[in-house]
Amino acid sequence: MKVDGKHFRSIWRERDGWSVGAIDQRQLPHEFVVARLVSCEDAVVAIRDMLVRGAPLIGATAAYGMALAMREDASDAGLKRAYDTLVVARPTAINLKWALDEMRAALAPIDPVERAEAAYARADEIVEQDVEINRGIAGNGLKLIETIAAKKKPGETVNVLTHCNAGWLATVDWGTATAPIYLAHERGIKIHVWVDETRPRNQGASLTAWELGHHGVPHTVIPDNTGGHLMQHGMVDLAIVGTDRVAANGDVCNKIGTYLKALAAHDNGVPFYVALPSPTIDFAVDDGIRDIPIEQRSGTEVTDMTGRTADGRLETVRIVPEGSPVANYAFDVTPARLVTGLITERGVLKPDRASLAEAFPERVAARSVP
Ligand SMILES: CSC[C@H]1O[C@H](OP(=O)(O)O)[C@H](O)[C@@H]1O
Repeated sequence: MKVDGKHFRSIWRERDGWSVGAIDQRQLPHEFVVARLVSCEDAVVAIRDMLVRGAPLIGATAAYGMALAMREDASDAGLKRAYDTLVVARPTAINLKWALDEMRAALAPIDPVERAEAAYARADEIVEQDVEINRGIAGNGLKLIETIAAKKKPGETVNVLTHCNAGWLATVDWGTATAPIYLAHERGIKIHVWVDETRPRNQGASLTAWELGHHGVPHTVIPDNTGGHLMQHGMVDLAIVGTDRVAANGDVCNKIGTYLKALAAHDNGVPFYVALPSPTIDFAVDDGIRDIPIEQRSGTEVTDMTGRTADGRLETVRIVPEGSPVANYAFDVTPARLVTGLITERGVLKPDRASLAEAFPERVAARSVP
């Protein structure tokens, strides 16, 4: 999307034709830094250390990581090594494995001398497919926003709450949860976004607020615990969040705290939507709460905070007593019963197995391939 009028994507193949550019999201909102990935290991570190993050972007980065790996060693052993090191970079977003499976399917059958070129071509396709899918999510989600806007008095605003960052920074472009928001904004609908700061890494405060602000979308950053109060007082018309993995039964895995937002929405009759591209559906998982692996990250993400001092320096401070144990679960799973609908590129679906399978039969069939 736009950063002060200039169009950006979150990741791209550089003009040299082989290295990969990516916005270093660890530096936002304070500094806009572009990283250059030149090896498969760079891609592994970028995913693991969250230089790039967000399920679809993790997949895109892994796809280019595989292409970088094929430049290094296109043998069968090199292909296996690249797959095995990339696939464990982070455990929860299924898009990582989806993208690597797509790359392996394209590369394994062909002559190693052809693999590097074929890998970049397939990675480019995955990147462009993400953008097209998100445009589809935008159009399908827009209808929900338009329906709410039509019931408003002239000049009234549609208030959307979102959690974490499922914006263009979490994908290649447009985002998932934010895609309908950007499209509504561009169509002239008065829209405002309540942005959960999203402790402990503050993807909402640091990333969602940054991208909405630079695209000109009205928004307000709120502490994570505020959403329920706003819903009780009629200040939220709908919630739209992203997801890292949707189980076949419609359970939704997303950033920690999403489940609590869904409970508050259910209690207050606020529609709770989840936006996702079809690669985020994992038909191999029948029960999300039981089966989706929840990443636990370093406790320093909880004990420490980084910010800009009054004189412009970036500093990290500790906010938890030395010696206090810390738990840092990065995701939780919202049961399908709390989800109003799944906004996909093929429409807004009920969060259940039959609806997912009917909309994406090719992905159910893929599950049966070992
Ligand atoms: C469109 S996927 C966005 C999804 O990914 C985020 O997790 P992380 O920042 O740890 O990669 C969060 O769960 C977002 O909803």
